[in-house]
Amino acid sequence: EAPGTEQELTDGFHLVIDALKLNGINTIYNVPGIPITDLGRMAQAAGIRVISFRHEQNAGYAAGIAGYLTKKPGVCLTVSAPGFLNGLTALAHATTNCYPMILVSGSSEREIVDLQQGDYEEMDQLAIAKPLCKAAYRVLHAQDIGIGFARAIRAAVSGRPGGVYLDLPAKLFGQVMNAEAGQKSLVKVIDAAPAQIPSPGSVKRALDVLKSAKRPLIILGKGAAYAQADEEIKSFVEKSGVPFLPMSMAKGLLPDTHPQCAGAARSTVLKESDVVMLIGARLNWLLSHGKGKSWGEAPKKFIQVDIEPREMDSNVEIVAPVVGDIGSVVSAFNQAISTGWTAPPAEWTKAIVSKRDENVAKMAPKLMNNKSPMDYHGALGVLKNVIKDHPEAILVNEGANTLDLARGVIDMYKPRKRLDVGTWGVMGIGMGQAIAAALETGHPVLAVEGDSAFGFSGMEIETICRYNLPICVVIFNNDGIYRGTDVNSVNADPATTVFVKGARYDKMMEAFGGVGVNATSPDELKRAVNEAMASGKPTLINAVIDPAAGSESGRIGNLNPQSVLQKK
Ligand SMILES: Cc1ncc(Cn2c(C)c(CCOP(=O)(O)OP(=O)(O)O)sc2=O)c(N)n1
Ligand SMILES: Nc1ncnc2c1ncn2[C@@H]1O[C@H](COP(=O)(O)OP(=O)(O)O)[C@@H](O)[C@H]1O
Ligand SMILES: [Mg+2]
Repeated sequence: EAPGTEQELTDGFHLVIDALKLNGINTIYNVPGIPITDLGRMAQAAGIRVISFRHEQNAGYAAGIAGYLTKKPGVCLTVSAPGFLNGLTALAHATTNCYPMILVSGSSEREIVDLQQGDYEEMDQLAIAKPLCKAAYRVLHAQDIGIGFARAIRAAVSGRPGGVYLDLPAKLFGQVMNAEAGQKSLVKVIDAAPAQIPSPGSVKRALDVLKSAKRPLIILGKGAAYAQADEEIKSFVEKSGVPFLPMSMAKGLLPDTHPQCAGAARSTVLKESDVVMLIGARLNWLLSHGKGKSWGEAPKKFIQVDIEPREMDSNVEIVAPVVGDIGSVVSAFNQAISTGWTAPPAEWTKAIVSKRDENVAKMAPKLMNNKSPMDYHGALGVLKNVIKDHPEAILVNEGANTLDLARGVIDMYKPRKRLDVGTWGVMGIGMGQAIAAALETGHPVLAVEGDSAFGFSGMEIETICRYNLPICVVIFNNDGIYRGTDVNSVNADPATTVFVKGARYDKMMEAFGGVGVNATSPDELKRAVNEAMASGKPTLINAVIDPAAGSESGRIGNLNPQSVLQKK
């Protein structure tokens, strides 16, 4: 430097903010605290939206679903140790569900952690995070912040998306360096999620197997929804003429009312199909691992389209693996079937349509019953129409009966509009996902929550009111987990699965300035939800459901362990 001229400096705080902005990341989901409170303030001052939650798990679920909706990594920022651990559940969940997310946590200095000298909130966070996420990095020097964020971004969105942990020891933020050198150290990631083109041979092999089928089925998974190749997927399904079954978060890629949709004939098509093409769906527990009674006795051939080669043969033999990104694969499929394709036999497609219509007709009267207190179907009949009238609205859904019954009753019409518990079946995603969905899309959100499920993230209704988000929470209040009728005959304690009888969750919302409504009939529910959709005001509707209406564990009661010994 020429003598007397002050060199311009930058520091870790500013380099982190510059790295995020350089890579188009404009929202941070966080809970403030040492050592990242000032980072949040400075990021907000630099034009990044910094959303502060009441618990890091909800900030993490928000970041994960933000990644799923935008294909850019959602960023969750937490304090050390306990804050990091609270965010870790969401990071593991994002990794399991293939959502691109980065958990950025402050941490203690290496020299103290490695000697276990008992620092404030001391924990070896990097070591703990590694087994639970797709990749994990630590940055010790300010000049490495650019590379650190570039690696985290690329790891989160390339290949099979997932969760990445980025560990920032407190002293990093205060490190200063020459400003020009600092800017040069930043990296704008080029082509973070490169197209993965399938081999022409794998495309041909897959279509030959599909063409040979007498009773073909396409199963669309949330990987297909994530790919944002909506037009390509719709034209492939329609040109092929093959019936399709959407997994819960793939609903709406084609409307559930589409003539080829086999959703309402799920058990028939799983049993009777002879060739199954999986597109961005795993043959895991949600599809009974591709074997057993739900798949029938007849031999089946599986085709699988997935960006992750190791997913093939995970549960059953895949006779036609197609490794690639769904956008590239499906456009290759579309080119190949543009000539010389024969639609599947009419007897198969007709059989599905009649089975579907039969099941829809059976369900219809249940959705009309106006009894009070409501049962699940009476309440869901109202919400089915709300989504039909507001196809832009995003539906968040969790619970047991509240989840399982809503999945089958509420039709979706557009892609990425149903955000639920995902692969694990985790409770607690509700408010975090609702907040991110509202912020990232600007669309209204309808969160349909079991009363137990709501309890995991319920404190965030204050966050919803604070940011004045267009979120309408409908709590299916049946006084408990699965039901509200269990009795403890041994002592004065309530049964383990019941809650306060007649709780009024709507009063909680009023405490924060939101709109609270107690709905005891479908008509009252309909009026309240439509008002919320029209007003866009934060609203919580306590929908009173008959405590006897539910069944244990909803649709997955069979997963409960049994013993030959009688329950004492
Ligand atoms: C984190 C976590 N804890 C506990 C569970 C177990 N669980 C729990 C506690 C559920 C709540 C069901 O009660 P609900 O009130 O949300 O819904 P319904 O009463 O309508 O069935 S569903 C379910 O699988 C879980 N899946 N995830
Ligand atoms: N862009 C993409 N292209 C191809 N496969 C993808 C893409 N994104 C995610 N995937 C894959 O999609 C699959 C999603 O499966 P899963 O989460 O089981 O869906 P669902 O629960 O809806 O059946 C994962 O195996 C993942 O590797
Ligand atoms: Mg309940």
